[in-house]
Amino acid sequence: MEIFKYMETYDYEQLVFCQDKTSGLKAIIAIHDTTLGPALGGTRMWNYATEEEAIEDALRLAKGMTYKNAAAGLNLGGGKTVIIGDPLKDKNEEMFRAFGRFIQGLNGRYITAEDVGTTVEDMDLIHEETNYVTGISEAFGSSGNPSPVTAYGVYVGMKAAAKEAFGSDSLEGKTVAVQGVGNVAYTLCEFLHKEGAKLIVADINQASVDRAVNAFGAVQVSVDEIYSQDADIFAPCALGAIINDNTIPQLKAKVIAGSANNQLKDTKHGDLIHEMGIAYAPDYVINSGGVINVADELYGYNHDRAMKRVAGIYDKIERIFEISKRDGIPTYVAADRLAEERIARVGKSRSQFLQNGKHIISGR
Ligand SMILES: NC(=O)c1ccc[n+]([C@@H]2O[C@H](COP(=O)([O-])OP(=O)(O)OC[C@H]3O[C@@H](n4cnc5c(N)ncnc54)[C@H](O)[C@@H]3O)[C@@H](O)[C@H]2O)c1
Ligand SMILES: CC(C)C[C@H](N)C(=O)O
Repeated sequence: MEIFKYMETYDYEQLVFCQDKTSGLKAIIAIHDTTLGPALGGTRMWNYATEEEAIEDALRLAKGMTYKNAAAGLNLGGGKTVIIGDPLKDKNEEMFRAFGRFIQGLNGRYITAEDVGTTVEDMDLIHEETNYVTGISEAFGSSGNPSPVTAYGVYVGMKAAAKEAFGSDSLEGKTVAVQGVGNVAYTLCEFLHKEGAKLIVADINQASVDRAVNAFGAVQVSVDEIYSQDADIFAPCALGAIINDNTIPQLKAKVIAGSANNQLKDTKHGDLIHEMGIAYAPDYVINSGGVINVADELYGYNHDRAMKRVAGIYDKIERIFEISKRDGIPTYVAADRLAEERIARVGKSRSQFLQNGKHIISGR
């Protein structure tokens, strides 16, 4: 991968490599765009096969956060971190504290939170070294674990997508195939079960599957079989790039609505599912509940205020379907337009000079 060429193509600002021998920390912080404000995005810990794969993931996820934060109406830019390692084996206190010091070194350009493989406890360790972290323990006045709030956002967004596809937003009696039943998807299943939906689940971790089977009477299928299920809705809630050349021909669901980031392997896959008439709720819009919730901490966390905003994901998904139909474009393009237009508008208004902090000539 030619890193600078890639960064230039998608206009990334910064890529930071963090190494700490004592703790084994190998982290990559990607900052995509800070037009709207500091880059906020979670930290993913994953056992990447190669360094290149890790860099690519950090970059793709950071860009996704720029669009997610912009479309959510937040005054935040986009960034993301990946830590290379097995979250079940390789974590230690020093690792997250060392990482916290690297974040502190960025002086507020990047603010972190949870993502796949990291927890509130990890964020608390980062918080020992820096204030530029959200989703820490509620005892600190923080919003805590973002996953249940993300799940609520996905649930209301799924209802809006169901309304588009089936004419009603009721999920009672609908069959939902859920890929990955981790932190977000477990709570999502809880909402769906309560409304009377039937659940089919798959996960590489058998304990996660068992939990959903026992709690919600979900039916287990293998990870390869999840795409081809006779389901009304496919909910990708694991990792990215799962809507691709191999999986699209298997899909029977009329709706795709799930929490995973970067669901489309490529934009052509978004075009393809649009042509097939599948109602796709763009990933970074439907899964923005978590970031909306943690971002509220920047104003002094208020749960009711945050949840009201998260409930607005329903209207946003409806609006995206409206734009998609009006302009004859796939929903992922409609979402990108919303985000890009906001970044352009706010960026332009910011071009009016305003003196902040020290006067420009005060250092003389
Ligand atoms: N946690 C949040 O608040 C939040 C917010 C926005 C987006 N997301 C995104 O939602 C997704 C899930 O996040 P999470 O926090 O629930 O993570 P998680 O690690 O708790 O859950 C992911 C689950 O997917 C499973 N999995 C991994 N590969 C799989 C595969 N090939 N097939 C089936 N299952 C597989 C894992 O075993 C795990 O149970 C991620 O893409 C994440 O980036 C999370
Ligand atoms: C809670 C957020 C800051 C990060 C979350 N993992 C996301 O992708 O949106």
